[in-house]
Formats: sequence, structure tokens, C-alpha cells
Amino acid sequence: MNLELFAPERCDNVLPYDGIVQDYGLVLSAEHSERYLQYFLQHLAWQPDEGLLFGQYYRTQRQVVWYGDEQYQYRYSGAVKQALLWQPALWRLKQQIEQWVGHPFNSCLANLYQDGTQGLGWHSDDEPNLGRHAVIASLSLGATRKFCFQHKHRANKVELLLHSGQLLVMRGTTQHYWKHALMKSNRIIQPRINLTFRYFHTAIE
Ligand SMILES: O=C(O)CCC(=O)C(=O)O
Ligand SMILES: [Fe+2]
Repeated sequence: MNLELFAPERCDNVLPYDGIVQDYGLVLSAEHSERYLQYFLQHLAWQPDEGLLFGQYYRTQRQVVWYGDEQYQYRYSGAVKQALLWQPALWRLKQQIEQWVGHPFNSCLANLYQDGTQGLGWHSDDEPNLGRHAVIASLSLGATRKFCFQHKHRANKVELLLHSGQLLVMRGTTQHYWKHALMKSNRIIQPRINLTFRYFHTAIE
């Protein structure tokens, strides 16, 4: 069965318990998604992620960039991460996402995976600056990729395929109970951009 033939359906919660992950399905047409992909590939200030982990310097293949209302800062993996002021097209897209989701966002962490050899390992987005019940809106552009949730204390795993133009919203206790990861696959040769819109609280630190 070729899963690519099936457009993702909206789903109020893809998790069985202990969190909420809303799948909005495709919120952008194939044409719009492709235009955004090409534009953001060119116009966002992509850089490898780097820092120190257990005293070891690392530099990822995956590229990242963080934009926000202000030049927010936080310390992570032995490096100071700093937000750039919004890129105008990204800010306009954020406005639209806020309307769809009904929640404000003051920053966006963007990831660029050049092909399927690049992924993102198991983690939770549970930094103190995101607050206890963070609402994170994740828009996918480009190659279809497998995205998984794994419960931290139980055996449950949830697998999703994220298509170009698909919007996922994580909220409630999701980050507390679940980890997520973007899986690698050598068969995928196209790039993918993921935009995660977040609300960054500056009072903490
Ligand atoms: O690329 C993705 O879909 C996931 C990105 C992610 O989990 C993150 O930026 O924290
Ligand atoms: Fe994440």
C-alpha cells in the first residue's frame, strides 16, 4: 500500500492518553507548500546546531534557526542560543497559524533536513521557558517523513507520516509524558523544513 496516496485526515488527538497532539491535516495546498519550502530554503539564516554535550563538542548535519519577537536567549548544551528578529514571510505565516490554532506564538524554531540521512533524536520540548503545558505548532514543508511519539513510562508508540503542508499541534501534558523523534530513512533524497511555533517565556532563567 502506498501511504503517500492518502491525504492526512484531521484528528483531534493522535495520542491515546497523557497528552494532546492535534493533527490539522493539510493546511496548505501542495503549490503553496512548495513555494514556502523553496523560499525558506533560500531566505532563512540556516546554521548547523552546535554546542557541548557531556563535554563533547557537536555540530549537527541538520540546520536550524530561531526567530522571535525579540532576540531571546537561552543556554542549551553549553552554548547560548539567540533568536533573530522575525523574517517577514515567516512572521506572516505565524499570524495565519495563530488564527488556525487560536493561540499566540512569539517565536519559531526552524529545522532543515537536507535528506533522509538527517533526523532528530528522541527528546521532549520541555525547556522551562516554554512553560508547563506548552502549545507547540509544527508545520511540515517538503519531503514526507516519519514522526514518532514514545511514552516515557509505558510501551506505547505512535507513528505518523508528516506531509508537506501538514500542521500538528502538541499541547497539554504531551511534553511531560511523551518523547518525539524524526526518523531517518536512506530512501528519502528530498529536503524537508519543519517550523515549530512556540511561546517563549522570558521571565524564567
Ligand atoms: O522536524 C520535526 O518534525 C520535529 C522538530 C522538533 O521536534 C523540534 O524542533 O523540537
Ligand atoms: Fe521537538
